[in-house]
Amino acid sequence: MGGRDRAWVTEHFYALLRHWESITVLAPPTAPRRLVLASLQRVNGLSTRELQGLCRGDEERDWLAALAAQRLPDTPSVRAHLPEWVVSAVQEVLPEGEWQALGWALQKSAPLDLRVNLLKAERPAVLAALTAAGIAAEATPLSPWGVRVQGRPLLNRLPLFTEGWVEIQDEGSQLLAALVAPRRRDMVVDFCAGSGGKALHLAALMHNQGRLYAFDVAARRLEQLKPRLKRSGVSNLMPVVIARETDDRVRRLTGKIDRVLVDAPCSGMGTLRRNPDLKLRQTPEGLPALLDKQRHILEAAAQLVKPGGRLVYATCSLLPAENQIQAQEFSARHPEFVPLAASQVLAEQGIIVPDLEDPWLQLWPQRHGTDGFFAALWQRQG
Ligand SMILES: C[S@@+](CC[C@H](N)C(=O)[O-])C[C@H]1O[C@@H](n2cnc3c(N)ncnc32)[C@H](O)[C@@H]1O
Repeated sequence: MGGRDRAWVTEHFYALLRHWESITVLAPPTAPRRLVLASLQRVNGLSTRELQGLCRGDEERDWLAALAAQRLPDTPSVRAHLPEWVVSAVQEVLPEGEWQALGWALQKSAPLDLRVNLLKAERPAVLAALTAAGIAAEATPLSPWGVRVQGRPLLNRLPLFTEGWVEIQDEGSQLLAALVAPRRRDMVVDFCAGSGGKALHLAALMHNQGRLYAFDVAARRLEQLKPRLKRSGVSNLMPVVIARETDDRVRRLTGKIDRVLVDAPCSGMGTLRRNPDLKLRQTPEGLPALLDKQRHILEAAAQLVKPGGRLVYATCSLLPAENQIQAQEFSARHPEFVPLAASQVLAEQGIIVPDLEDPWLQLWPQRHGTDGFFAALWQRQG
């Protein structure tokens, strides 16, 4: 297949995943041909006549013809295009009925957001360079470092990108570094740095001074950080592969760190706009093991924070078990960590996020137009 055909298949396959809860009412998951036919008819609006040629045999043709008239059950899961267990979980934290707007917002594809790398450029210069390249873009409404690009232009050959003026990063994710708010000479740990999206941002906010350790158990992910590091001009960041959260390389820093970010491994339910397959990969049965892992990582990371220092726990999940409950349980175990109000920390930097419920930062696609994110922050007392 050529690029255009591949793009067509990807788009339609994603559409099927996004509407999985309704399409699997019409065709069983064990019948992939029928799933695709049902999706092309119900989601993409192809007529029965257009699809007849794709049918194999009379039985399939008859089934498809009958499908057009079949009504879907009016369940929350079908209405929101979310698994039943996810709808139940978000209902615990959303006002009456908002789960449906959430489901619809998660159906849309995410906008293409860039973060301006302040080590190399300012936002007006980036906007001007994009305009000069014929690409429509505007400043993001919440993040002071964000640029929202219209459409899906190929950016990775533009000097703007190769010279490290920008990184691709969702606006919501950009706000997490503002919660960490590292100062120039701080010692900072990004405990779950992955390929470094947030670590690069922290380094820029530190003006390349102080020291930033980027930990992760996945060497492959930290490896992906290297070309980004090179482009960005960041020189205060040290990637460190750790074997586990209690690794000696972690323990050596006990009580020495000013700012610790835990961008925890999570269900990723806030990123369904980009990864609709997560609806199928994540199950309620898999959740307890994930919660355990988050708890252990948070405990180990908290040990590093020095008195007066700050701890930030973040996920890209929407499930209260991974978010509010995890944070409340940590506060109960650790009275020496005092919760800080995210809205206040953001306001001090001129960032106003509407509809926050203190003390958390909870970003919702239907309210904020970002991926779903959660963050809690604490200051360690002496
Ligand atoms: C949500 S991702 C981090 C994304 C990254 N911060 C970014 O902005 O691109 C979570 C990361 O946690 C890492 N991880 C999983 N278990 C870990 C552990 N025990 N200690 C440290 N990192 C861990 C995973 O490898 C993964 O890269």
